[in-house]
Amino acid sequence: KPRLPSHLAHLKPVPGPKGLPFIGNALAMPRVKEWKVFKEWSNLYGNIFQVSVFGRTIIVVNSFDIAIELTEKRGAIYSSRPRLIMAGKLMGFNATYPLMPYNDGLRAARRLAHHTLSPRPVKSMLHVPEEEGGRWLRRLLNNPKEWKQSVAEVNGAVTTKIVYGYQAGGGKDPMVKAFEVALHAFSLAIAPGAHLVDFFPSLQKVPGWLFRFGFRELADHGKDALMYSADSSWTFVQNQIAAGVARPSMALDSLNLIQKEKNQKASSDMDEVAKWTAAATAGAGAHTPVSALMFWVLAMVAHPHIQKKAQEEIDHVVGRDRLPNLNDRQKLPYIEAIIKEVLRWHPVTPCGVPHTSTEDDEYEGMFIPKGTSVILNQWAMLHDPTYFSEPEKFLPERFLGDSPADQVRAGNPYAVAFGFGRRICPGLHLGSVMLYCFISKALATFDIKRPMSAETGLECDPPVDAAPGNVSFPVEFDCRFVARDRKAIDLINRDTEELVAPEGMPPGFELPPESHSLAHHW
Ligand code: HEM
Repeated sequence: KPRLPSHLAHLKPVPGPKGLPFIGNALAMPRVKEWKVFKEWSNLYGNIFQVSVFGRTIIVVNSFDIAIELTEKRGAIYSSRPRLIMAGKLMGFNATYPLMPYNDGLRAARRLAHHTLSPRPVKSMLHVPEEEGGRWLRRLLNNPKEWKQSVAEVNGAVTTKIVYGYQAGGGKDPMVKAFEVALHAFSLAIAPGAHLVDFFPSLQKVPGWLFRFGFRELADHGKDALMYSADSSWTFVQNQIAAGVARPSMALDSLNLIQKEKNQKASSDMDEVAKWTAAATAGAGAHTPVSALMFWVLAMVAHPHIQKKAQEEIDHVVGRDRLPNLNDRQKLPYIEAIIKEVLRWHPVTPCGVPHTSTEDDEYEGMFIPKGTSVILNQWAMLHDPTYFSEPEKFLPERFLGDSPADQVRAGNPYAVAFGFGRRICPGLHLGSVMLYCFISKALATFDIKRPMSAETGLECDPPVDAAPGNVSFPVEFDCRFVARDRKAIDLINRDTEELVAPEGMPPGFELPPESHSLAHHW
């Protein structure tokens, strides 16, 4: 029980489940579908409740209004991050801004990111998702069985081009792969409750041989993978600049901005900030839209009539003689409604990315101590029946008609799914454009069909469910991307960029092996 400072002594603690001495609610904490369990707990304790795990206070927020009150209106207090030992300190992800506390380092990094990714400057980069979206169609046509791999690759191709000016190729592109490996290690490191060292930092000092299934092997691997992705991509840009062939990119924008401001402010460390800002942006941007796209594919397979309606809209507005592009976006409300519904139906980060408070605070007579982690349950907010009737159903129509759900801010998935306040996703605009480009182009040219059962040889339903993970993906499912007709095939072959060989990484860097074998806990 936290000891209250005298001027806050009148406050009540935030309600929540009773815990055991020392471990608190550790045993009761859900390991799968936390978002659903937390929503159920909110029926008992309210839309803001508190749990404690090994002495650490965690607040779970299940309503949009409270999320805005804390993270936006009180943004000066609720914009930090929890300190992570395993992913942050031992693997080195503390150098990346998504994990940074609310400090000057974070502000410097976000400033560089906004310099390229804000709605206005990013406009000059939006040909990239258009072109890579076209190349993706070619990949789907040539190799439909590898549709899953190609979704990850097209996202990696867009972000590495925008961040580093790097041209990825299909197949196992080395730069795209580098970020994939680093992110995989990161996701293993942050799995809830996976590493005791996050709760007992003194375990860092225990010799490795005492822990047979120690965390050090994974930590070392994660560090190697992170350093490899950040260093090799940064060296790529440096080499391109030195050779006078660097393409426009966020890395180049950042270096130019730093150069311009060097005379005004002493900023000798700024090149290092630019390197890590680039790596964090490429990593975060390559991963999150993949989740949304996988849920979109699942929604299309599970709801063929919605898919058909979307194709009819595209055929009617764009016709069959060209691919949809960004100029058509305003005229395709059903596609837009599908994107919103994908972000709502199963948000990319159902439990958000935790914020941390940096001062003691009071909320409606309750005490929230400094250092509290705040879980923003986006899934609960986006399944709030006040704004979304039949929230479990995939219904793009809820965003159309005379009183669309998003006529109020709490009913707009864009106001929730990209996070909150001063930590809101800096890639929001680009991410939304990526989803539009890929979704509209794929629907214009492909039918996404149910998989064939190996046993019966007949079409079967995919499982509609989510796997565990902070960035959420559907459970394993399959489908078939089948070109709609000859016209679609001709259109792809005529109107999309040719596939290219990967540009390749600078010599002298060796990609660490993948980390699947290291997924043990503790
Ligand atoms: C469908 C697409 C995307 C979704 C749903 C999404 C969602 C999110 C969310 C929920 C957060 C946490 C915000 C918070 O703490 O409240 C976040 C942070 C972040 N996102 Fe995205 N994102 C997407 C695309 C992108 C893209 C394309 C990029 C980069 C090009 C990107 C880069 C980042 C970074 C760097 C952060 C950390 C910001 C910080 O901690 O200050 N994201 N995103």
